[in-house]
Amino acid sequence: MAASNRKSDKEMGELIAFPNAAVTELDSERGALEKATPVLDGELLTEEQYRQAKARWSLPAAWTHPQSTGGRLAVRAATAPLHLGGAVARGMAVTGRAWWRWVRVAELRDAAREAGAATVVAKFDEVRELSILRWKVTGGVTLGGAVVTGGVVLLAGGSGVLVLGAATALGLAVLGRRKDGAPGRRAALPGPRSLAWLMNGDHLVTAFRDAKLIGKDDMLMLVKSPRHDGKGWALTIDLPPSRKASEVITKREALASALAVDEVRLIVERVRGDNGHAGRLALWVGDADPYAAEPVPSPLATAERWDLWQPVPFGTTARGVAVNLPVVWTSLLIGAIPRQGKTFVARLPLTAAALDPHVRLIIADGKGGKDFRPFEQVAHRFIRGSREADARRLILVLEECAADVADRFDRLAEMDDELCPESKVTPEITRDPALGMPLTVIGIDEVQNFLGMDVPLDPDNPKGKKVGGRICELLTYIAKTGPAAGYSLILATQKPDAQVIPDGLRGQLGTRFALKVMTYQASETILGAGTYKAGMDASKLLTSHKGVGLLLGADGETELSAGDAVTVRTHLLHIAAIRAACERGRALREQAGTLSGDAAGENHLAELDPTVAARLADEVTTATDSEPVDADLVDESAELPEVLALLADELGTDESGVVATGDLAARIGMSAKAFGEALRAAGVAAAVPAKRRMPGHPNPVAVVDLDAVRALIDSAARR
Ligand SMILES: Nc1ncnc2c1ncn2[C@@H]1O[C@H](COP(=O)(O)OP(=O)(O)OP(=O)(O)O)[C@@H](O)[C@H]1O
Repeated sequence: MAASNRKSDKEMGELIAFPNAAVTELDSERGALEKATPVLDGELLTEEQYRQAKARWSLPAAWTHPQSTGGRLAVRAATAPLHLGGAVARGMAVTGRAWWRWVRVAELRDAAREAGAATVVAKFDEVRELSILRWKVTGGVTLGGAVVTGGVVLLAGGSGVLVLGAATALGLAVLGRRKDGAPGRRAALPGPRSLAWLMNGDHLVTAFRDAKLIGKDDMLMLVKSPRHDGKGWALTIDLPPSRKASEVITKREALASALAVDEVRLIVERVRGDNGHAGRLALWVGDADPYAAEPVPSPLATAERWDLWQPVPFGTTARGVAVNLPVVWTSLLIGAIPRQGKTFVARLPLTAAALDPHVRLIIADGKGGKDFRPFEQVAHRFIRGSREADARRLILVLEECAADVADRFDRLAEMDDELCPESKVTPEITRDPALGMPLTVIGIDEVQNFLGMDVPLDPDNPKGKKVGGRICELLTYIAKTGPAAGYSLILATQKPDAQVIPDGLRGQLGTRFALKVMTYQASETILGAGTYKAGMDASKLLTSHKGVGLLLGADGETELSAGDAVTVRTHLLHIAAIRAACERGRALREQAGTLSGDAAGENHLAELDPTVAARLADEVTTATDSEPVDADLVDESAELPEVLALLADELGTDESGVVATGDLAARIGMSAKAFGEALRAAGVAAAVPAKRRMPGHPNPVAVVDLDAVRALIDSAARR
């Protein structure tokens, strides 16, 4: 590093303009960059040895080192014949595709389509005429080629044809030579792809430019030089003054593509606080998929007890940084497609709650299996299953809770300022059994089974309020008003859509955790409107990433960031460890005298006192009608569903008819099942018949009608 570039070693590090990072840099302990002296490698020779060595013929070092450009070229030249067949075949495919686009005047069609439906119609005649002309040119060239070949045969015989064939094959092989990355894609960053190499300044600038994150003449400023950090490479950069770090975060996928790494391995974060600014980014690229590693066991498995006022150990980031989940002052929504770890995740904070003897636990397991049974030993109220009787009992339990919330506020208002300075519960208040205001956690798994219950609340009034509707309004009231009174909700669902969880309820659940979902709309339904545009998309998680999800604090009540979700690999906590933790929790409650309700054998739920019921009726309705914290709705018509957007990029203009669902799914990196579901959700009409015999498949397989897909893409483009 040139000494003139050095600015200050007091701050995070010096700023170095890329590209000029040829000299070795070292991070000192304080983070400053210092010049290292060049390291020379050599051996002492006598005069005679030197003369002999010079006289000996040898290849230049650049050609003999296996990593060198020359070395690679030599190896490639030696193995070229082995690759020729494949290259010629690819060349034919590339040429054929290019010709087909040309003869169909694809460039004009595409431009017209981009300009809108009116232009497509206006340009129709022009496209048609040009296409006819190009077919004629094709015919002429084919005829000319045949005449030339005939001439060569007549004049030079078989050897002439051989030369002609070899020249053509060579031309095709050049066209079809495999580029780095996917076949046919321009290699943005030629050369070997070691991560250390990728993080080199020059290549990073190229990648940022290719991903259109900086202008073609812009440079990046290095704040912290690349270093191996945990299981990946990390560095900190400053963008040019005109660029924002948040823009790069939203386009992380484009950057991952330019760097040719899977986006799950690339972490892009803003550097905030005194050491950061709106244009400063910390990049980290994992050596391997960080979420595929063995899950970390939860520390709750061995914790003797827990204080729920402390955030609960929840998981780790890709870089191994611990992530804790706050439970007090907020409520949590967990959403995912089935079998991604929803139940496991929901049980983490509930186990912490079980380990705190001053916490009242209320559990409703809408699935009704054994997943939550360990909590029966400690839960004040425990409901297993989602039959009508279970849902009606849940209503009584929630009414009891809602009445308690209202009563707590009355009592908090009467307390002296020292005990209750802010009209909110404090740790002291919640731990005093005499006050009867323990932290209360209501955990409901498969909440959609309760919320969707379409049975009249009053059997004598079939057109009146439904059981699901009543549960929804009670939950909304508790989520909205309960946190200050010490109530938290933890709701998990595998159907996070607006019909099941209305915006009014979802908006009150300030902490959101989205495991793998199928579409970006589903991701937004959990994380909140606008999160997809801000670069948070749980549909990008892989189904193999069980227990991995995006955690967002949307209510600003906790330390979790509301601006950018953190991807968390949650801790693993098996049912046996949960059972043991609940046994410890029960013993602690018995000691503290806080075992209550169902766990203490007091199952009776009294009907609400009529005066309390009347007051609650008013308050619940007001809370349900008021604006949610996060009131934005997802405008589903605004953007092309993700699966169609992927197909729009993937499908060639010449592709039509039906293709095997599995084959098409593989091309866009989805499983056939998930792809089928996403197509249905996007409204793509099923092919008739739905299964057919297709080339390359011995038995009939599910098929997709590409024309139906294209019709939807085109109609969305016209909107
Ligand atoms: N943190 C984790 N790390 C690794 N694997 C996990 C983790 N959490 C859950 N899993 C695995 O994922 C599987 C599914 O978990 P879980 O039963 O919680 O899913 P679910 O989404 O609740 O499913 P369903 O919708 O069927 O109820 C479990 O068998 C478990 O092995």
